[in-house]
Amino acid sequence: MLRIAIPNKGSLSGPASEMLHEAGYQQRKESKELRLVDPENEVEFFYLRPRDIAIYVSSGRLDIGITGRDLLLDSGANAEEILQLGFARSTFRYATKPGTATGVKDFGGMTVATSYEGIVAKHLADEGIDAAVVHLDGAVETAIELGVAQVIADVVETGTSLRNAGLEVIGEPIMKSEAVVIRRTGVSAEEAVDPKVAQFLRRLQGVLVARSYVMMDYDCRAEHLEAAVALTPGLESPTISPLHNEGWVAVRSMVPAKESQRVMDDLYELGARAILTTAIHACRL
Ligand SMILES: Nc1ncnc2c1ncn2[C@@H]1O[C@H](COP(=O)(O)OP(=O)(O)OP(=O)(O)O)[C@@H](O)[C@H]1O
Ligand SMILES: O=P(O)(O)OC[C@H]1O[C@H](OP(=O)(O)OP(=O)(O)O)[C@H](O)[C@@H]1O
Ligand SMILES: [Mg+2]
Repeated sequence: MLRIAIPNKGSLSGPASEMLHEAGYQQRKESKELRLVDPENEVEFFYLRPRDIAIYVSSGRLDIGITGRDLLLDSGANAEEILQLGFARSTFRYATKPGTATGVKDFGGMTVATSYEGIVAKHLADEGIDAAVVHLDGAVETAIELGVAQVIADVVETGTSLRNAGLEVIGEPIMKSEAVVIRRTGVSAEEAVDPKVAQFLRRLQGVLVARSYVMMDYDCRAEHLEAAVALTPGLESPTISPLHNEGWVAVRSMVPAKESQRVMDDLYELGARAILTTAIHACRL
């Protein structure tokens, strides 16, 4: 049975369970449940603190886990990303009160407050900056106002929390993060191709594709087919079927969801008609 670590709380928890549910796995009904066996799919889920997941996975007790790239790096655990999941996207950045510093180089002698000491200590060392780091559990934006630090380093998504605290970002993002599937580093060649893990990843990839593509169907005149297919090349190649009306064909192709309205406009301009899009619920590429 595959043993998988899943975030039990925070920004990663809901979207991770939703994605697993879409991939056909059972998920817990109550937020207090810490373990769930899904016998049909031969997996056991362990609901753990997001920050601890890389540590469990690196220990080898659990096969794989879902966590944030920033949490993985911060932990320093011997685990690596094997799939990017596209949710909980964020950047990790320094911020100060306006006028405190023009760049990271000015942080020497200052104190940086963060929940991600591992990432920050390494980044400051790499930049050759001698600054103190103080660990806080959360709500780090308030640390400057309350005099605990002159600089913070924290997760930034929309920037609202920084704005509300009257802070401005300094320098380039230290890193970009998103939810990822992780596995212990240094697995044997046999473990690396574990079919149970491969099947799990394929299912999640299926969800990612189903979320980002739509199925598009349309009719077009045979003489416009090449131009139409150039607009909708699909993943492999579109399906073309003859229509009862001579000189017309029906085309079926997968199209990136974000582009679907523009593609429909372009197809219409080309003379295509009966252009339909439908959602994809699941897929295996
Ligand atoms: N506002 C946000 N937008 C996107 N991702 C976020 C946001 N806040 C945290 N994350 C991501 O969530 C992960 C941290 O999860 P964690 O549960 O430790 O903290 P949290 O989501 O802030 O929850 P809490 O602070 O309530 O414990 C990291 O990968 C981080 O990048
Ligand atoms: O740029 P934004 O869209 O404002 O998002 C970033 C904020 O979200 C997270 O905070 P959370 O609400 O999890 O509280 P925490 O600081 O206690 O972790 C993170 O720590 C930032 O504070
Ligand atoms: Mg938080």
